[in-house]
Amino acid sequence: MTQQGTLGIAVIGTGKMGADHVRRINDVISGARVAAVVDIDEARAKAAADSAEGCRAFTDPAAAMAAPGVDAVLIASPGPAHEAALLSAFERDLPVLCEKPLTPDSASALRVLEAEQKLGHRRVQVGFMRRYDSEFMKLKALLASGELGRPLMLHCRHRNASVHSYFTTEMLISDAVVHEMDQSRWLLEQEITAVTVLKPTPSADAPEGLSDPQLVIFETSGGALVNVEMFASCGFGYQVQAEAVCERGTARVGDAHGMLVNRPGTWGGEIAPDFVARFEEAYDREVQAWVDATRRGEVVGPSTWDGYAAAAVCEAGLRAQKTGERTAVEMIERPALYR
Ligand SMILES: NC(=O)c1ccc[n+]([C@@H]2O[C@H](COP(=O)([O-])OP(=O)(O)OC[C@H]3O[C@@H](n4cnc5c(N)ncnc54)[C@H](O)[C@@H]3O)[C@@H](O)[C@H]2O)c1
Ligand SMILES: O[C@H]1[C@H](O)[C@@H](O)[C@H](O)[C@@H](O)[C@H]1O
Repeated sequence: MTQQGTLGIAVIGTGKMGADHVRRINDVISGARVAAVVDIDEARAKAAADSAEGCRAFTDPAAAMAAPGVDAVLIASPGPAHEAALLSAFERDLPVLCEKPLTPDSASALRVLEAEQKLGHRRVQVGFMRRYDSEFMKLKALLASGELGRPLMLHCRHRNASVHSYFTTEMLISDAVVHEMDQSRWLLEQEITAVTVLKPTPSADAPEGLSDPQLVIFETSGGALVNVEMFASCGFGYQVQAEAVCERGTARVGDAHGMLVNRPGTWGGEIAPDFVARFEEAYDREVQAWVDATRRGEVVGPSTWDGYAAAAVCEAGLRAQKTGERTAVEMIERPALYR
C-alpha cells in the first residue's frame, strides 16, 4: 500500500465485468487504485491500462501479482480461469475479490478451499453482489427479524436479455443460477440439499443449442422449497426478482427498479438492460466493502466456503440438468476457518 494507504489492485480479466470494475475503482469508490490490469487479449489489457494513471498491462496474472504496487487482486476472468488466479494470489498471500462463480465445479472449488486453509486465514471475498443490493438487504433483514415467521418458499425469476456467444446450457446453472444458490443459502440461512432441473421446449429465439429457459428447484436443510425461472435470452431486458412466502406474510423484491409511470392507457416502469445497470449500486457497495475491509486487514462478505457450497450445488444441478432427476447435493463439513 502507498503511504496514504491506497490499495493497489490488479484487475484480472478486462471484459464486460472487469472493465466496469476498473471504471468503478478509478472513478467511484475510495481508497484504491488500479495498479495493473491483465487480459489474455493484450490489446484489451492495454486499453484498460490507459484509463488509469500509472497502471501497467499484463497478459499473465502471476506476473501482474508480482508487480510493484500490487497489494490485492480482483478476479474478473471467466469462471474456468479463477482457480489458477486464486492459487497464484495465495502464493503471494494477497487479498482477493473473486467474481462469481468461485470456480465452476465442486472439485476445483474444494482445491481452492483447501489452499486457503493452508494459508491459515481467509483471503477471499466472492462476488455474490446481490448480498450488497439494497432491496435484497431489506429482504434479508425482514426474514432475519422473524416478523413474517419461517420462510416456506422462495419464488425467483432470473432473466437476461442475452448472453455471451460462448454461453452454454451448463452455464445457465454454473454461471447464472449460481446467484440463486448463494441468495437462497444467505436469505434462508440453510444449506441446499437437493436440486431438480426441468426444461421446457426451448424458446425459438434462444441461441442455437441453448436449452433456454429452465426451471430449477432447490430443497433445503430446513425444509423450504425454492423455484428459479432462469431465462438467459428473454430478449426484453434484465430482471432479478425474489418473493419469500412465509408463515405470516410474503415479501418480494426486484419488481420495479426505478420509477413507475402512469401514462394514458399504460402503467409501468423501466426494465434495466443488463446487470451492469441493475446492480450498479450493489457492485459499488461490494467493491467498497472489500477495499475498506482489506485496508483494515479484515475479510468480509461471501467466503470461499460460500463459493464452495454454491459450486457443490451447481455440481448437483448439472447432473440434474442431464438426467432430469432430483439430485442430492454432496458437500464436505464446514471447516473451522469458516465457522
Ligand atoms: N456479479 C455479476 O453480476 C457478474 C456479472 C457479469 C460477469 N460476472 C462474472 O465475471 C467474470 C467475467 O465475466 P464477463 O461477463 O466480464 O466476461 P467477458 O467474456 O466479457 O470478459 C472476460 C475477460 O477475461 C479475459 N480472459 C479470459 N481468460 C483469461 C485469463 N486466464 N486471464 C486473464 N484474462 C482472461 C477475456 O479475454 C475477457 O476479456 C465471470 O466470472 C462472470 O461470471 C459477474
Ligand atoms: O455472469 C452473469 C452475471 O453473473 C449476471 O449477474 C447474471 O444475471 C448472468 O446470468 C450471468 O451470466
